[in-house]
Parts: sequence; structure tokens; C-alpha cells
Amino acid sequence: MIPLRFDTLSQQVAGLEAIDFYLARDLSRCLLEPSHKTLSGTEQALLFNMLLALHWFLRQGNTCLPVAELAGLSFGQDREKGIPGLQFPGKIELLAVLAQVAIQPEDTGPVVLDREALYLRRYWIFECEVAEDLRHRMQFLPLSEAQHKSITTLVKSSFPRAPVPEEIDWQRVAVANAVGRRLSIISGGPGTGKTFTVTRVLLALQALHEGQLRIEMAAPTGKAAQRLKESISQAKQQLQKQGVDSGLINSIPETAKTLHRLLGFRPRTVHPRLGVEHPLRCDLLLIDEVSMIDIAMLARVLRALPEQAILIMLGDADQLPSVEVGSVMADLTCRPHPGYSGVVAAQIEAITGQSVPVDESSRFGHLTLLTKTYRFGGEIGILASAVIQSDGKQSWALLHDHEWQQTQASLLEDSAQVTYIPDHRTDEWLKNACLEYYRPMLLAPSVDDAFLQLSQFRLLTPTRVGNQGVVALNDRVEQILLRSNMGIRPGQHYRGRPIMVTENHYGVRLFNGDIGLVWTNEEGHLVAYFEDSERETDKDLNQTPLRQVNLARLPAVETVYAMTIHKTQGSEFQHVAIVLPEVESAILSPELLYTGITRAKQHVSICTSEAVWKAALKKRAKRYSGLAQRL
Ligand SMILES: Nc1ncnc2c1ncn2[C@@H]1O[C@H](COP(=O)(O)OP(=O)(O)OP(=O)(O)O)[C@@H](O)[C@H]1O
Repeated sequence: MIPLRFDTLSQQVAGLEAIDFYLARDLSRCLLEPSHKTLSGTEQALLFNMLLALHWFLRQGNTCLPVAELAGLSFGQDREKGIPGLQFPGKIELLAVLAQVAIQPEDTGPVVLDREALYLRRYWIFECEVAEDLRHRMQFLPLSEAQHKSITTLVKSSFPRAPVPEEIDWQRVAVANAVGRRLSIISGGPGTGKTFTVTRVLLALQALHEGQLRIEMAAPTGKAAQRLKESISQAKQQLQKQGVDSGLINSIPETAKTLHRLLGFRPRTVHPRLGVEHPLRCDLLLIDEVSMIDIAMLARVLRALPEQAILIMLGDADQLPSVEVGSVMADLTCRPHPGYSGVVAAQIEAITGQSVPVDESSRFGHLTLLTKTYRFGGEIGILASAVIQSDGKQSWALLHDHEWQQTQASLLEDSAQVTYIPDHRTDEWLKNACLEYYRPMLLAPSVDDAFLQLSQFRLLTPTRVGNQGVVALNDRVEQILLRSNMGIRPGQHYRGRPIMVTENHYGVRLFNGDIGLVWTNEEGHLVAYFEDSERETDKDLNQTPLRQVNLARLPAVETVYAMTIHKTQGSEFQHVAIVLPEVESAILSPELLYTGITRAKQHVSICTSEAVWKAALKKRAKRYSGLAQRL
């Protein structure tokens, strides 16, 4: 039978939330209504338990729940707390119960069983739509002889240096591959030249279309859109210096929007203005930071994207997947690259003079992986790559060799790129960091200077709660600043308070995750300042213009000396300090640490202990989705 009360069930199943219970109860009732006579009480309870687990899996970002994952599982068991969990029988028994309810794809109910995985119909529809659209766009369209010639010349002139002999230049490969496709994915870690490469891809595609392609560029967050715009602008300047045809260069736009703005999302609705009936007016859409996109957003983008339009996606498949449901980037990539079909490899060779691995059965022709780093190299790069390979030994040795020495006069004078702070010394180190980074921000002569100072440093942590979570760290920073006579007023607005918006407000153009600073305006009143990504960056100052928002009009905000690693995706800072929980935690994974570390441009500090660090690297953040199989 279906359990009647959430509070009773929550004592038996760890990590359960009320929404899991109520949703499973309503879904069970809905599915049982037409077939209640055929299901025994035990079978009904089993169905309810599967739906409970399905919603729990969705909350963890999975698009579906493979039934095999439940087989024999003690779901929600916590031995330490004496919580028994729910016992699931084997797969055959589970499928036998599911076979008695109307959950086949052709049924119309709210739940779907497809390829032995359970879905909420909503996500199943999104996944099928995305797969079908991408499959169509994936087809390869070989170039004509004349087109080959023009692209070969362009590739030669648009890359500043000749390729290194005996080494495949994957950036060139990406260009040669993308010119024959309506879907390309370029994946690589930070500084591997994704934007550098895609600018050359855009150039080549414009050359093929006589500069007439209408190009749109977008990213999941305002910060990521801003960075994309700046990187494209920088890449265009390089091309100009190399003497590439300026008409062609000018046909690449320098504007980038958030996906929400691109699609015209409206307040209080999940339905954007643009879609199948009102498509985007563009021939090419470039999306950056694709790992942050969830399946629902990608489905909406594809609905609005004309069938013949080219889609190019950039991202880092090693980063955390989206906060919402789905693992789009991971589903569309594969490492190492299995190779390209013979036809594709021949085109790549004709254009670049390089031979790439051939695999006729490869489903990843749309993908190019960039592996060579042009930006950081050094210790941050070594640490990031050891972390993503779950190499506890190498990464720990690197941290251990860079333990913070109290004798160091200043954190800013540290020439190494990595510092390790043993967890028992976190507070001592934090005091130094606050005085070196946040004090000058509070004392800055202008809001522009304060913004620059704010972008120098950020404290990152995996969680909001707990002693090392966002809330506690923000409190600790404010207490340190208060004790240093910085005249701040914890819990209230004060000049120099960094704030993060926590809800969307279309009226004042502020969105969840936007970061601003409270500062005094020309009249001496406290207002909030935010970067105005819709105005042109001042190229001389290399700074985004700021705009003022009256404090009374602000949506919900919170102090942001520290923020979660999830929220920081798509942003970069000169120095990033990652503070990990004092004890091992299920939330830690190599992907989470990698995402945090790669936010740092010059320096990364890690506050942890050996046990927590090594345990974090043993876990893998796995998400279940059927997208890869459908492609
Ligand atoms: N082949 C190359 N030759 C010379 N410089 C390069 C090359 N590729 C990239 N760069 C330089 O490396 C830097 C990083 O490149 P880019 O910004 O394109 O990387 P990215 O992968 O987009 O980084 P992120 O993900 O951090 O935004 C830029 O300054 C770029 O000009």
C-alpha cells in the first residue's frame, strides 16, 4: 500500500524531501487509477517506492532513473543513523510491476518507461526532442573543390603560427570539421583556445557564405556572455593584426546575450517568446559554457533555432553539469575522441594537411577536443588535470609541497600558483586574505576600483550550510572586517558590501547569480552597482560599464565574499580560495574541485585536510540520461 504520511516515511529513508513523497503519491494514484484491481498491495508499494526514487534522482540532476540502478538497492539507508532505507528487489520483479501500469512511451500518463529507464514524461519529451533535432543537424555535408581551396587558404592565414610537426593541431581540425556541419561541439579545458578557435570557425563559415550569415552568440549566465563577448573581441583584434580580410572579420558580431534574453523569457512563466512558431532570426547560433545548460533549456533553444541554422557549442566536458536536470555536454562528448569517418578525415586532411584517427562507426564526428593549454600551464594546470583524473597521490603531493608558510609577508607576493592551507589553519589564513583583498576593496577610491578589486579574489565552497559553507564563511569574513575597523554593518547594506542576486527580476534586469557592489552614488546615497553587459566595454580601461540600482528596487540578494562552486561556473577570478568541509562529504567530487580550481587565473588556495581531499577524488559525479544512446 502507499504510505500515508511523509513524516513516518522520512524516518525510514535518509535524504528524503517532502516533494519526493507528495509527487510519488500523486503519480502513483494517477497510474493506479485504471489498474488498481490488478496490483496487489505489495506491488502498489513497490510502484510508489520507485516513483519516490525517481523524483529523488531527478533532484540530483538525473534525467531518468535506470531500473537496473534500483535492483537490489537499499535506497536511503544510513547505517550510522540507524535508518533502514527501502529495499528494492531484482530488476525482473521491478519491471514486472511497471509492466502493469500505463507508462509506455505511447501512453499519455505523466511517467514513461523507455529502454528500461523511468522518466517523468516532461523530461522524456525534452530528451527525445533534443536527440531528434541534434541527429538531423549532425549530418556531414562535404565541401566542393572550390570551397576546399578557399578554406585551406583561410586556415593558413588565420592561424598565427605554423603547426608543430608530428603534432595534430586540433584547433585547425576543429575549423576544417566545422565547415561541413550544422552541429559542432568544441570541448576543452580553460585556456585551450575554444574562443580563439571558434572565431576562426566563424570566419571560415562567413567566407563560405560571403559574410551573409546572421550570427547570434549566447551563454547561460550574464557573466559567461560577457566573457564570451570580450574573448571574441580579443580574438578579432588578433586576426586584424594578422592581416585577415577586415570585411570578413567585421562580419563576426561582438555581442552576446544570456540564453534567457535570447529566447525572450518572460517573468513568471517558463515559456519563452521565441519557439517553433516564432523562431530566432539567425543562421548560426554559438553557445558558450554548454556544460551549464540543462536539458529543458537546450530543448527550448532547439525549438527556436531554425532547422537549417548552424549550431556551435563550446564548453568543458570535465566541468560540473548544470544545476538543473541533464548532463548535455557529457552526453554529447567522448574522451578520448574515437575518430572521424573516412569522408570527414579526408576533408580535414585536405584542409589542414593533418591525418586524424579514422573510425567509421564513430558517433562523435561533430566533436573536436582541444587539449593543449595556451593560458595557464604551470601548477594550476597540473593540479586541475591531476584532480580530474582522480589522481589523489599527485595532487596531494603538489598541495603538500605548497603549504602556506606564516613567514610569507604577503599572499600577493607568493610566486607559486598553488597554496595549501591545512584545515585547522583556515581562520588564520582567512584573516590574512580578508585584509589583503577585501580591505582595499572597502577602501577603494571609486566603485570602478572596488569592482576591479572584487574580481581579484573569491572564496569558494561546495555547500551553503555547515561550518565551511557559504553562510558561515560570509559571517566570518564580515566579523574579521568588523574587527579591523572597516566600518561595515553585517547583515545590512554598507559601502563595499558585495552582493549576489538570488532571484530573477526582469523589471530591473537582474538575474539569479548576478554580482554587484553596494556603494555611494554622486549624491552620497547608498545604491547597488552592477556591470551593465548591454553597454560596450570601455576598450581603454578594459572594464565593463556599471549601472546603478536603487536599493529599494533590488530583488533578494545575499552577501557574497564567499559563494558556492556551482554558482561560480562561467566566471573567473585572479585568485580563488576553495574551502572544503571539515569531514568527507558526498557532495565532493573531482568535477566539483576541477570546476573550482579552473576558475582561478593566477592563483588557487585550497583549505582542506589530506583525508577529505583524497576521499573527494575517489568519487565520480555520474548523471543518468538517455540522450547519448538516442543520438
Ligand atoms: N593557437 C594559438 N596560438 C596562439 N595563442 C593562442 C592559441 N590558442 C589560444 N591562444 C591564446 O590563449 C588564450 C586563451 O584562449 P581562449 O580564450 O580562446 O581559450 P578558452 O578555451 O576559450 O578559455 P576559457 O574557457 O577560459 O574562456 C588567448 O589569449 C588566446 O589568444
